[in-house]
Amino acid sequence: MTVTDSRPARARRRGAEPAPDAGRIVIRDLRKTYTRNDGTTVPAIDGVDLEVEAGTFCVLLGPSGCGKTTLLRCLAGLEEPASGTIDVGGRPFFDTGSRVSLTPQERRLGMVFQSYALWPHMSVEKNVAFPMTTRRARRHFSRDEVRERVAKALATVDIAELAGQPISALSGGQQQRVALARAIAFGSDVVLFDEPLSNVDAKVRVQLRQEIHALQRELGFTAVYVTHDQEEAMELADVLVVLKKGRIEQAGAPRQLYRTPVSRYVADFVGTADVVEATVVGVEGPGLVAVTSEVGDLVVAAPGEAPAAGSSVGVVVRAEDWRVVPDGAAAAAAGVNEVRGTVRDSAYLGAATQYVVEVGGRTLRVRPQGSALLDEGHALTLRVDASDLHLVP
Ligand SMILES: Nc1ncnc2c1ncn2[C@@H]1O[C@H](COP(=O)(O)OP(=O)(O)OP(=O)(O)O)[C@@H](O)[C@H]1O
Repeated sequence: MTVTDSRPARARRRGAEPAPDAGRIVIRDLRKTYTRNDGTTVPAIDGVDLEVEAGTFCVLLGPSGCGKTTLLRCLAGLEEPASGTIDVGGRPFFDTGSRVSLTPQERRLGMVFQSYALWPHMSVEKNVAFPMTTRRARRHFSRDEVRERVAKALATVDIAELAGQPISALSGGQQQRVALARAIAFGSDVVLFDEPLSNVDAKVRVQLRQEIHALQRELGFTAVYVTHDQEEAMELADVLVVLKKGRIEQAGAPRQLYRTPVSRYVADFVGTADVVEATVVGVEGPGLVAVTSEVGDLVVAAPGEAPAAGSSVGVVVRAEDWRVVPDGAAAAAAGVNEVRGTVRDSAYLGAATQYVVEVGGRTLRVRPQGSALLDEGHALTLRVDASDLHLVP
């Protein structure tokens, strides 16, 4: 995949370098309410503040109905927010204060949506060329340039041989490649993706998402990508934004959300975690607190201010952080952060086996790396490091 300068010829002739923050997105206090048929209102976006640096891959993640698509559509100009501001690369796209609201065409964003939004009876080539042939765009792109850009974009996404085919003759995966080619041919600084891979089969999905990632890295556009698939989100995101009921619950690097979720909601949504109910006993040492919990006494890392003794907390523990203590090494009395349990179920996941272990009347998911297979009914001791445990309110 080699793509050189994707800016319109006019910009290149001017010798203008793309502004370093051309794809920077700033959203302030954005709100959007829908009114249902029965007159009730839904605050689909309820005060969102978000800054996405240029060239970043930003993923919006959350369960159905949390507002991901609405946020993306507001960015695209397909929905009119009730209030707030959207600014991209220093250009105001939307501002209730100064009554700015650019049309989708004026925003010049690339869009790759779930329903491919391609013209079914037009050829692949014509579909990819389409955004460059509108009345407004014709001022920027000569006919030769459009031809050159279409050919280059089709080659980039490996479907050059399909250029003359009608869309209706293509598979779902191929159609999504056309949508991708159309978005990059235009040379947008920002490309929006709305669950682009949910209609393609699992194998093609994995391959296409790797290609989207590589393409984004190579071309350097800012990507805003909506999904409810957490694996997809973790793989793609530089910045992961978890939404809940129209608000941002937490935003940050995937590792930050995985290791230090701010709530049970985020812990649940990012990775496989159990949240164990506990009560704080007191400070155990620098950055450590002792708790009594459903599964026994634990010492937990608490890098910030320690919660007060007696307060109820949740202890987040990841399936892969448990280690099985070899039988001979398990002392009669359990050591620090050791719990006794019984294997109730197992599932072979390929790279690891995940067990369901009953401990103190509840179950925990345990995915020890590279350990021997454990039979159902097997009694065992599990250990976890305090630094791998995390408290949530
Ligand atoms: N046109 C509409 N009219 C009324 N309510 C709507 C409309 N579009 C969305 N909503 C409501 O707004 C909320 C947010 O919807 P949105 O489609 O943004 O969620 P989402 O996170 O993208 O969900 P999904 O993953 O299912 O697509 C939901 O409660 C939804 O029912």
